[in-house]
Amino acid sequence: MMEKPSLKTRWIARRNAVFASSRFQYWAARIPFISSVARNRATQMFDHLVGFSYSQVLRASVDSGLLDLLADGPVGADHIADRIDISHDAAIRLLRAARALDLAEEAFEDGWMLGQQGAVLQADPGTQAMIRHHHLLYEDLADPMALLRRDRKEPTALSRYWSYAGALHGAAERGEETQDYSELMAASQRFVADEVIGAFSFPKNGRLLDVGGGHGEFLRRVGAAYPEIELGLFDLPEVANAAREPLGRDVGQARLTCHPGNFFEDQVPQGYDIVSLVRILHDHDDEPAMALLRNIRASLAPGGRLLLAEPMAGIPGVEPMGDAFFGLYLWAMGSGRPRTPREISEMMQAAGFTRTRTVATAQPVIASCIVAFA
Ligand SMILES: C[S@@+](CC[C@H](N)C(=O)[O-])C[C@H]1O[C@@H](n2cnc3c(N)ncnc32)[C@H](O)[C@@H]1O
Repeated sequence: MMEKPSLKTRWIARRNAVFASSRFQYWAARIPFISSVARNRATQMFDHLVGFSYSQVLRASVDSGLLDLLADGPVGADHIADRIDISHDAAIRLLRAARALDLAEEAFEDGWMLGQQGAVLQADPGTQAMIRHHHLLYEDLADPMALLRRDRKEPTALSRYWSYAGALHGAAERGEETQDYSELMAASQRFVADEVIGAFSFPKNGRLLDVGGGHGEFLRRVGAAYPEIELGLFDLPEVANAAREPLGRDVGQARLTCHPGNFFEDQVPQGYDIVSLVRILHDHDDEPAMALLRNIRASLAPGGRLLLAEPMAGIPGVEPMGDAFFGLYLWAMGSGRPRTPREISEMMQAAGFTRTRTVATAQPVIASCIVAFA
């Protein structure tokens, strides 16, 4: 055992011994005030314990079209059973499970409608796309220790998906999943863009280059919020070329430049005031991530800025999203890791940026932001 005793380690060991005692648990559940803390902790542990089952209720609700049926509600269980092709009893079981997660609500006896969470999810194709996509991670996590022991040396369901999508390194074996994957990213981009636009003021007449910008959903939204800003999109040739026409139609061809290229091989285009990097850095291990940051730094003149937005690790209140979700997701994907704002800032400074600033977002579970100054 590692020997570094301190007041803190002694306190943690003592606390853990108390928490593990069944006598303590018995009394904690019965003493006023402490009992509510104990109940919350027990519920939290239970949610961790069975979270995989909750996820599958979400998946069944999305896959079956249940949410769309409830949106037209109130509807009866027989109607639902008929439409989603399961028995009456199975429909009741699913509806009650969905009700427990606030996806469904029984407004009157056998009159089913969307619950509050259900209304949000039904209106959100991005989260629905993520729910469908997660069957790959679910497959990879069936034996988590086997996944960890393989040490990213063998393909996984997620790594195959991402390399066929060509989304990580511009893999040659790009397949038809590229389109599927681009739609997945675009569908979830709306929320990320809203977070960034709500938190950061772009220069009204500036020039913005989105590196790894996919089909341009982020630029579409920034372009709508800032009608004067000039827009550049840098992505792999298949992606940037496919984006040119539809994106130009939406934002105006005259203010758009598409730059096809590979950010590990080609120079990031110069002449922009701001470069954005949205949901890119966490996909890459430290060495390529540093190479990308250096490439961006080299493209910026003094006064230029890099705006980085992605879900990060160690954000107070949403720690599980960073390390328990993205940590395992990116492990299974075979590339990248979630980083804390401090780690990202240190990498930015090592890449030659003079200083960095974190920008608070309203929903860090969706994205956090850091600005680096050239
Ligand atoms: C995770 S997606 C993020 C897309 C977009 N920024 C978003 O948040 O929706 C990664 C993007 O980086 C692009 N990309 C991956 N490797 C690249 C490379 N080597 N050079 C240029 N673009 C690359 C992919 O084509 C894809 O559009």
